[in-house]
Amino acid sequence: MGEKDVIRTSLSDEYEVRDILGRGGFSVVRRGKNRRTNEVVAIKTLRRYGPVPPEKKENNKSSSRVVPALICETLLTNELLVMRKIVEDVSPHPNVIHLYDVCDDSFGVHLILELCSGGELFDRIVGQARYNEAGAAAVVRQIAKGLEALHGANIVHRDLKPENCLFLNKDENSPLKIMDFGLSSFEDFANPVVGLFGSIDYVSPEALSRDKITTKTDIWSLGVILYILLSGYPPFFAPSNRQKQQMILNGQFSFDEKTWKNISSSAKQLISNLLKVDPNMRPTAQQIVEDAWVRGELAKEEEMDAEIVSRLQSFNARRKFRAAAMASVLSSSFSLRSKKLKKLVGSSYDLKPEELENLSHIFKKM
Ligand SMILES: Nc1ncnc2c1ncn2[C@@H]1O[C@H](COP(=O)(O)OP(=O)(O)OP(=O)(O)O)[C@@H](O)[C@H]1O
Repeated sequence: MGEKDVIRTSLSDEYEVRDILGRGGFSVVRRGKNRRTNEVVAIKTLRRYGPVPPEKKENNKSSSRVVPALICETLLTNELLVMRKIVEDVSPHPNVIHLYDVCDDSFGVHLILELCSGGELFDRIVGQARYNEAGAAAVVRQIAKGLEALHGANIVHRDLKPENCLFLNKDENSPLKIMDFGLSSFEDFANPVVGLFGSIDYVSPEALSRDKITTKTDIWSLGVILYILLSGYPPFFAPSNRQKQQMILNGQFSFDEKTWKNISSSAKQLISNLLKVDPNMRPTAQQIVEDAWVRGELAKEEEMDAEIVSRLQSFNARRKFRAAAMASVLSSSFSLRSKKLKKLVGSSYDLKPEELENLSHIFKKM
């Protein structure tokens, strides 16, 4: 198909569906192959939950499950709309995931995407034999280039985090791709849920205070990613999410002497600019691409302290555990009825004892 077209067609007619590559809260991603061209692809299936079908209800009278149709439909429609805009106004771009095709059936919508086989951003970095500032700068440059193209099309990603950046292939110079546009303009969904599971690390002050979201929201998230890349821990760190939120709202972070003494001052200056509480004070993606440190001119070539890399490893392991837990919780329809789930995602919400028990059960299973 032409690169600018999005054709609706039947999945199994066109594609051979293979192994599972990963799971998101509302999606499963599988490897696939185009039957005509033999091209390997990633097939991201977004479930279209509806009310439980009548025949299922009859077979299982005790079931109290009501599937959150509204939320799934909204996320699905949102991701489709954003992907369509990307196809029209951004693709092809080396740093933004490319959508080839869309298939639609009663189960859901299948996005046929470029296959990224190079792994997640932090996975690759912690697995590298050599890691230095220049490597971190190259990562920031790629993300900023992707953001520049997206922001040029007025798309705000809104959920930029390391797990949404995948390398296209295993080559040392592989392009890094920004992906997962499920929350891109779905303002009220993201914060309460990520807050519940302690993963508000990348959320900007304006997203927390529900102010206007602009392209500068992604710039804040990039600032957080860069801080972690150079230190191995997040800039806003506190025992509770409430305290963390307060630190984010105040832009309260520091470069502690022990970790940051060997990091170049231009890198620290860039982070301070990206993490300005006032979005207007943050640079644009284009300005970041042009920054001398990001271009590699001021980035140090010396090996990063081993301690930073080992902290990044543990941070990455904890992050993966949280993400898996969240995907598991969101993708199972155990006892969160749709009304509760709507509350959960629409406002701050404390889990009830039985819900905590369910969560604990899932964690134990994992
Ligand atoms: N194009 C792709 N190529 C290879 N693997 C992919 C691709 N897209 C997604 N994946 C894998 O599938 C996993 C799930 O991706 P997906 O975008 O559905 O969800 P997520 O971002 O992890 O979670 P959520 O959508 O709930 O935020 C990813 O973590 C990644 O490992």
